[in-house]
Amino acid sequence: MNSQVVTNPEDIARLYRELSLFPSLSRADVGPVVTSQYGGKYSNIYTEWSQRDLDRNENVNFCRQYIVFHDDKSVVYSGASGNCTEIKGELQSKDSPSGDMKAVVRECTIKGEDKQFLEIWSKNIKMKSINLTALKKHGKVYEDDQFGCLVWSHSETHLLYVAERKRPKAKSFFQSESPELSSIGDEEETVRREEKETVKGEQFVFHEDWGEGLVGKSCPVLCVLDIEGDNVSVLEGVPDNISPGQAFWAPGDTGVVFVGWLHEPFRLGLKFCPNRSSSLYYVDLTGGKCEQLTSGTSAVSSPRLSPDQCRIVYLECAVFGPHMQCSRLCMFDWYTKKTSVVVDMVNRPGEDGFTGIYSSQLSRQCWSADSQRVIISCPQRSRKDLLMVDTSTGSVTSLTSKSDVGSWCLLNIERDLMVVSCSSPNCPPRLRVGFLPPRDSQEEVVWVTLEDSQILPEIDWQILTFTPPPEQDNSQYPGLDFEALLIKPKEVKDGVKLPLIVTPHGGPHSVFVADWFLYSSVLCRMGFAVLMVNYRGSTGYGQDNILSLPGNVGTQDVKDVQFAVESVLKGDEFDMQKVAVSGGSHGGFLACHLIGQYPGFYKACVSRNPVTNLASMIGSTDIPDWCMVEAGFDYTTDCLPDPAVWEQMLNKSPIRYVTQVQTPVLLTLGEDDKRVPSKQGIEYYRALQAKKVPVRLLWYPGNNHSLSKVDAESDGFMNIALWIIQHLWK
Ligand SMILES: CC(=O)N[C@@H](C)C(=O)N[C@@H](C)C(=O)O
Repeated sequence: MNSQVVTNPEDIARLYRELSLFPSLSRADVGPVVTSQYGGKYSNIYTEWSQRDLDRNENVNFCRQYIVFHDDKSVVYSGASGNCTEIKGELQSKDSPSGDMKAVVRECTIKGEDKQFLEIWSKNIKMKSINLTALKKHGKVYEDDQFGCLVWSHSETHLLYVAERKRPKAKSFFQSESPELSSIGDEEETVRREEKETVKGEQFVFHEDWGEGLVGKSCPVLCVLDIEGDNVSVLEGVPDNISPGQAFWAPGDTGVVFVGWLHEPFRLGLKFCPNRSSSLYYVDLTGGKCEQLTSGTSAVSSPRLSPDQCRIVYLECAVFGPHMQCSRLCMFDWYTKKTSVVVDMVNRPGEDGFTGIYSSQLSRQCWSADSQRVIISCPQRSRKDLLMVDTSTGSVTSLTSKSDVGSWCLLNIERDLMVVSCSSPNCPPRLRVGFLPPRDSQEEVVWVTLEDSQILPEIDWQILTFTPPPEQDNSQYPGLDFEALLIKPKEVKDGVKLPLIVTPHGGPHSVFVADWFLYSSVLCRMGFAVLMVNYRGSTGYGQDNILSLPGNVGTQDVKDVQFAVESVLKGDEFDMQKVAVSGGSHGGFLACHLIGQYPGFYKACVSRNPVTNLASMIGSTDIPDWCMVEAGFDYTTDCLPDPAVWEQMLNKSPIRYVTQVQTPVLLTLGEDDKRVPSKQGIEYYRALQAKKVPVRLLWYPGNNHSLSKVDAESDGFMNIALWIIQHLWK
C-alpha cells in the first residue's frame, strides 16, 4: 500500500528542529498608563517566552516588550518596541505597582558556589543587590507556581517572598573542628556562630519534601525584605503544622494572606493534585497573630485580591478523591469576613454549555477594573476558553467559545486590558490583547494581535464526539459522552491510507484541549494521523464525568479509547494495519492495557513512565492516595496495606494482562520520577523480556516524571518516531 510517511531520520530530525522553534508564552505584565506628549495614552506590555534550544540543550527564556496605545476601551495602535532579549539567572522578577521599580531574585555561581541575590532596580540603576545566601536568614527562594511568589507591598517599601526554612548545618560526631576555619579573621565571629549552631548526628536525617516537581521543597517560610532598612525577616506566627505559599499583602499592608497546606501526618505530592487539605490564612505583621480565613475542610488555591481591596476570590475543591475535580469559585469578603460560593461545581453541564471550572490556578491578575468580574481560562470540553464570571450574580459568559481558535490562556488583565496567548493544533502560540467590554454590555472583545504566528497549512484538526455503546454506559453515571482530537495531514495522496497514532492523556483527570502540541504536529507533518482521546473521567465535562472513572480504571477508560479508535477506523481514511498507541503516566497505563486487552491490534506501543502495577506503586509514589482512589477505594492517611485492596489494585493494572501482549513496546523512563517511580516501567520491561516480546527501554538520568529536559524530549521523540515506523512497516 502507498505511504506518504517521512521515514528518514535526518528528515524527521529536520522537521522536529523546525517545529520546535516556536516559543510559548509564560508571562505578560501590563505597565502603568502613560500619557504621551501628544495626549495619547499608552501602556507597555512586558512578555516572557520560552523556547527549546536544541544546540545548547536547554530551554531559553527571553523577553519582548510591546507598546499599546489605547483610549481605556479599545486598542488604537500597537507594536513591538525593540527586539527579544534572553533572560539569564532570573528566578523571579516583578515591577512595583507604580512601575517605578523592579525586583529580581537572581541566582548566580560565584567561585563555584551558587548564590541568590535580591535586586532592586530603579530606572537604569541597580539600587540594591542583597546577598540572600550570605544573610543566612533562610534557605533557597521558591520560584515554583505552587508556593512561590514575589510581591511588592502596596506602599512599595517591602517585598514578600517564600523560601525554604533555614536548616542548621549538620555534622558527624567524629568531625574535628577545622583549625583554618577559626582563623578567618573578619569572618571569625560568623564562623563561631555557625559552629555553635551546627548540630551533630543530624546529617542523615530524612527531610520529606512535597514530591514530584517540588523536590527539596520541604518547609517553606514567608520572608519579607524591608527595602529601606536592607533587612530580611522570616514571618512569625504561621502554625507549625502547615506550609505557607501563594502569599500576598493584605489591604493596607497590615499583614499577609496566604494558602497553608496541612503537612501532617506527612506530605503528599502536590503537582496535579490540588485536592490537598489547605486553607486561607492571614498573619498579622506586628504581633504575628495568625487567623484561619476559610473552613479548613477543603482544598483551596490561587487567592486573588480585587483592585478595590475588598474581596478575595479563590478556587476550592474537595480533599482527596479524584486528583483534579470541578472547582468552586469562592469569595472572601475582607470586611464582613464572610465566604460565599460564586460559581458552584457543575455535575452535569446544562443548556448554557458551561461545564464547570477546571483550573488549578487563576492567572496572576484576574479581576476586572470595577472589581465585579473575574476572568478565568479554563477547559470546556476539548477547548480552553476565557470565561467571564460576574461575582455578584455568579453568571458565567464565555468570551471565546465562538472563535475557531482551540485554546485561549489569560496571561494578565490590568485596568480591563487582557493579555492572552492563543493557539490551536495547527497554530503555535500568538500574543493578543483586547479590552474587556463594560459590564452588562453585549459587545464582543476586539482582539488585536501583538505577535502573530503562522498557521501550518499542512495540519488539519477536528474534535470528534463519541457516545459509548449501551453495554459500556456507566450505570451510576449514565448518559455520559466523551471526545477526541483528531490531528491529521491536510493533503493525502490518492490511494494512501493514513497510519494512526492513538494517544490517551495521563492523569487520568486531565484533558487534551485543542492547543499547540509539538509531538503531534511533527508526527502529523511526517504523515501520521494522531487521535488524542479524552475518555470519560477527563476534566472539562462536568464532575459526574470525572467521578465515573475511579474504580473503573483499566476497563471504562480502556474501552472508551478502543471505541474511539474503532469508530475512527470505520471511515476509510486510515490503515487498520498501521495503528500505534502512545501515552505517558496514566496514558502509559492505558497504552499497556490496550496492548494487553486487544492483543495484536496495535502494531507498536510507546509508554512514558507508565503506571503498570497500582499495588506495587502505592508504597513508592508521592501520591499513594491516587492508587487507592483510582482503584475505587477511599483513602485515609492512616490506612494500612490490605490484601483485598491490593488484589483489586493488581487486577486493575496492565501487568495483569502482560502475558497476552504481542505488540513491541518502547519504554521511556525518568530516573528521578517521584510520581510513577521508574521501577513501574522496569517491572513491565522484565515481564515482556520473559515473554520474549520485543521491548526497548530508554533511561533518562536527571529527568523526572515529565521527561521534559530538552535532550530527553528530543531524543524521546526521535526514538518514538523510529520505533513506530520500524514496527508499523515490518
Ligand atoms: C495525578 C498524576 O500525576 N497522575 C499520574 C499517574 C499521571 O497520569 N500524570 C499525568 C498528568 C502526566 O501526564 O504526567
